[in-house]
Amino acid sequence: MLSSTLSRFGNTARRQAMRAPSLIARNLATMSSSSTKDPSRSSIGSASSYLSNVSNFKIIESTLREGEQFANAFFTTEKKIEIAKALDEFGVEYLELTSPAASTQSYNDCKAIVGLGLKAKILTHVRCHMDDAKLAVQTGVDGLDVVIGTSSYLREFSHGKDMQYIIDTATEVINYVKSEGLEVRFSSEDSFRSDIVDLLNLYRAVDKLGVNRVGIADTVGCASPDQVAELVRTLRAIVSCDIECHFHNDTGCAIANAYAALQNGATHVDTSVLGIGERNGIPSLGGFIARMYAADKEYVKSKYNLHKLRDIENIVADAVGVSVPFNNYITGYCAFTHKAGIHAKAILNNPSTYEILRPEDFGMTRYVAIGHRLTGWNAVKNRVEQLGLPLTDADCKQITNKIKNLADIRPLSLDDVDKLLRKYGQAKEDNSHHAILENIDTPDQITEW
Ligand SMILES: CC(=O)SCCNC(=O)CCNC(=O)[C@H](O)C(C)(C)COP(=O)(O)OP(=O)(O)OC[C@H]1O[C@@H](n2cnc3c(N)ncnc32)[C@H](O)[C@@H]1OP(=O)(O)O
Ligand SMILES: O=C(O)CCC(=O)C(=O)O
Ligand SMILES: [Zn+2]
Repeated sequence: MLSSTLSRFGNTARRQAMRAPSLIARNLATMSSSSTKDPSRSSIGSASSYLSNVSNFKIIESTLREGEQFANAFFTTEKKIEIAKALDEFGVEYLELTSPAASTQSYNDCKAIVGLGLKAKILTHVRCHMDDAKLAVQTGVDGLDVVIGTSSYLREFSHGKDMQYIIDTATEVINYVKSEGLEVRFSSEDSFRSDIVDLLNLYRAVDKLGVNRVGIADTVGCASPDQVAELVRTLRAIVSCDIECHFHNDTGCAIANAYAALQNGATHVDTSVLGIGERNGIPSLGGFIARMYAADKEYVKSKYNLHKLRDIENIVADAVGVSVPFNNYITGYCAFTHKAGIHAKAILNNPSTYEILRPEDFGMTRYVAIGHRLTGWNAVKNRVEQLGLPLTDADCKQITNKIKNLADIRPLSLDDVDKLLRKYGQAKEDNSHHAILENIDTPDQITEW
């Protein structure tokens, strides 16, 4: 299908794009001969491919642009500055800000954030229009992320312009931004519902103008990782500039799509804290970091101050009036809680058995829950050891059975489990420990001790 599409585009493009799969084939050969000595790494797909940038990417953090499009978002200037500083400390390479054309305050906020002198480059996101571009340049930002819709939906129902108009205006805007010495990215909104020939023609034209990046945007969240892989691989063969990607999460693929894009030659990924954005948002910074850590832990640890993640999420959650989700990547309250007995035993022997992320690397701690009916004697024994009680394995097994019976009524708090263990330990001194277990029928009895 790609081949027939590209034949409409031209011979050079077809030859370039068709070269990409052979590069992948070559890498498959490399992969199969590479060793997978590190047991913490996945045994498939861990070798780097020729096109892959999973160990060489940049984050364009868009909480202060896409995130401001989240239904609940209202950021004061002070809050924007706090978020910008926190993200800068975390180490993101770029901050993307709302267009200064949006409102007077948006314009002033751009200038205020530029004035902070952060390490991260400051971008603002503008329509493909000279008025917006001129206003943006006045704010002193490092670069402009220029966008215009290319799908027939947006050409007909949003801006109403045809492809020739888009190319002409893009040329004017890009030449202007470059003449001001700023970085410029050109992106096609709704790329995955755009005509592939139109799209590639447009990207090739703006690449020739010398843009720093072209952008692919899955504006409605319709793309799957294989579609992303195909488009990015094709684009990689057509343009020489960097490739940024922006994925919405309407159908749950945003992070996987970002990963597929990097594997196939994209260089920059858009994120927002907690994934906030238009509708249900884009890849969350934390989720994207989790994915990339699993792919190349040392690279991610060397670039980003991972211990800052939780603070940043709390700042943003608080600012937009939401809670950090219980199952949030890395910082969700149960992200490092192990419950089932089988898991608990193995985790206590070696955390890598059931953890791909090391909680310590993110300033988080592991927790093994024991006061429930799925517990096992190894987990209980571990707690006994933590409390320094001189109990045997047989004791631990008996207590575990009691905990299970009680937890069939309701789960026990750790406090109650500890009370039970201590009381049993004391009773062992005068050999009355069996009676302790026999005399308890409900968790409430322990709570009342
Ligand atoms: C997919 C995305 O998230 S893209 C980024 C979205 N970001 C924003 O919209 C930023 C916040 N937006 C705003 O503050 C306002 O929409 C503004 C200031 C940009 C424009 O406001 P208004 O002039 O009142 O226009 P309105 O919002 O009703 O419509 C959008 C206008 O931009 C035009 N337009 C839409 N997309 C583009 C584009 N990418 N490039 C150029 N023009 C565009 C539309 O045709 C329409 O023009 P019209 O006034 O001739 O009808
Ligand atoms: O500028 C871009 O690449 C993305 C714009 C956007 O937010 C989107 O298309 O969803
Ligand atoms: Zn978006």
